[in-house]
Amino acid sequence: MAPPELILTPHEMARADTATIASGTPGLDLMRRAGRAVADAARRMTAPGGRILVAAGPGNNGGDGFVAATALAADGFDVAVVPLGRIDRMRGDAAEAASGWHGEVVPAEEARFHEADLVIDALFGTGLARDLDGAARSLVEQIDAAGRPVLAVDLPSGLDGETGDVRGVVIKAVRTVTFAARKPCHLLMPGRAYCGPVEVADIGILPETLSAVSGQLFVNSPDLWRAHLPKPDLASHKYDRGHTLVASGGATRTGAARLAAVAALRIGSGLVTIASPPEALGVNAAHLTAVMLRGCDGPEGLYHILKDPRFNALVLGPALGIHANTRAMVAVAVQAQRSLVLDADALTSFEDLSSELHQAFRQAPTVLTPHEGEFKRLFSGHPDLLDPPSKVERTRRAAAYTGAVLLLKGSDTVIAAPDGRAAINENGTPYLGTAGSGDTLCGIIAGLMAQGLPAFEAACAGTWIHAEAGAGFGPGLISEDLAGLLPGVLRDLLR
Ligand SMILES: NC(=O)C1=CN([C@@H]2O[C@H](COP(=O)(O)OP(=O)(O)OC[C@H]3O[C@@H](n4cnc5c(N)ncnc54)[C@H](OP(=O)(O)O)[C@@H]3O)[C@@H](O)[C@H]2O)[C@@H](O)CC1
Ligand SMILES: Nc1ncnc2c1ncn2[C@@H]1O[C@H](COP(=O)(O)OP(=O)(O)O)[C@@H](O)[C@H]1O
Ligand SMILES: [K+]
Repeated sequence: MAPPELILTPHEMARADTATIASGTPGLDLMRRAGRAVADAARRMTAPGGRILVAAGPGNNGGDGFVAATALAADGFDVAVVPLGRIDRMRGDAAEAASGWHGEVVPAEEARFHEADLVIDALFGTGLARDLDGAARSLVEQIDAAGRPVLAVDLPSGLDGETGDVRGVVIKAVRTVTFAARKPCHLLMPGRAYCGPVEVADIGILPETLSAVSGQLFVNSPDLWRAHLPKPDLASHKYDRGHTLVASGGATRTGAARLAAVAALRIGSGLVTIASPPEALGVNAAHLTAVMLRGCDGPEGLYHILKDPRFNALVLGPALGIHANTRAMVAVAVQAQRSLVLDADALTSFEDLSSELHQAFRQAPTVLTPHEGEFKRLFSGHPDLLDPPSKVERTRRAAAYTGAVLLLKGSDTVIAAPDGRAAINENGTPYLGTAGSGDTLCGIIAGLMAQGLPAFEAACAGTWIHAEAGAGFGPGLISEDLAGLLPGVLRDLLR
């Protein structure tokens, strides 16, 4: 099994770089490998002899560009370098790389990017320190306006490597070659949308060096959690596979709970029961077959049901209503120390009361699944949780604050555990943005926890499986389809 793919921040990457140099690999060697990897990609993107313009910045990203330019010119391409600033002011390895370039140099104001077959963007990489303005901004705008294919070196210039935010302006690339590991900006929005496919080139930084500097941020893929996936053995029976309880809303708000319940059953929870308010029993009963049904009158009803220890995982929130009763049900669930997924109304009911959630979930595995709007409402009084520009950092802080696994939904869902582990999901599809999709996600995660997955692994696996199901279906997806798509995804995973 492959190890989980690490994502390194620019700061961590710089430490890996320094450690590699300290253990005997000259920085210039790293730069040469980086530049050659860029040249290899450029060669695949350009017809022989094609015109390639390399926009080279003042730092090491520019140095990579000079190495690539030199390699491509030697291969017979028609290459020119467009420097940002004076080449004779470059320093260190970048200056060394630039000194190897004896070809055409074109000042920015004379560069005809629209005539290029390929533009290589080697302006700024992980060292971008502030918003682009002045000559840097003009050059980025000039390249973008030309509309020619751009190959980005490390990352599209103008992206903040850590947050994926745009620092003033950014170049839109059709492909990106990065080095040693992907950076957060390659997966987080909006950055991801500017990168095109991202290729990771091995430039000789050892995996153990990457692990040593890693802040435990991963790409969410099966490599991260496949080993935890349950597989029933010959002797197992349904109670070995857990019993998930899903709380339903009132008579006109029951669909969300059923979406979650059916998903929990499909993902493998041995039994699933809907806890329904008395007035909604009829409508729930009319729609349920394999999912069981119990009357449950608010917090007291929940307390009585949870006296049965076999209910080992619980979903609270979808369509439950935003009020004190919902908060009381959360309190009952926390007290009962069951695996818990809280979404939607169970989160919004704590608007302005989030200090009640401080360390509230330390005792039992809990996953909170807000989208950005719910996250902002939930933590409105906590600038320390809301202000960090990095989605990864915000999610991590909220996880540490609540003691729960935090799953911050979106096209770039981030999952973080209170211990700092975090993952970014990338296999989703915009078609998942459909009513009830989040309810289904809750059911999948609870169903995995019912089968014994730890909260972080359940949240990561649930997110990936939910996204894989949606992406495999594509246009026309509605939430009712998702549960039925789970067996196919599971079959592939368990093969
Ligand atoms: N890590 C590795 O393992 C390896 C990394 N490699 C490569 O190194 C790259 C990182 O290089 P880097 O650190 O020199 O930073 P880089 O992105 O070139 O930018 C710094 C320059 O830009 C300037 N500058 C910054 N912001 C600006 C602004 N808004 N507007 C204008 N100027 C601005 C800044 O100037 P200053 O802030 O000092 O005034 C400085 O001159 C990395 O992305 C990868 O491509 C490979 O060679 C192989 C191994
Ligand atoms: N553009 C997108 N790309 C990938 N996933 C998406 C996108 N938009 C929404 N999703 C996913 O769809 C789900 C929507 O959940 P949510 O907003 O809670 O929906 P609902 O409240 O209708 O159930 C989340 O898992 C989210 O990550
Ligand atoms: K770049």
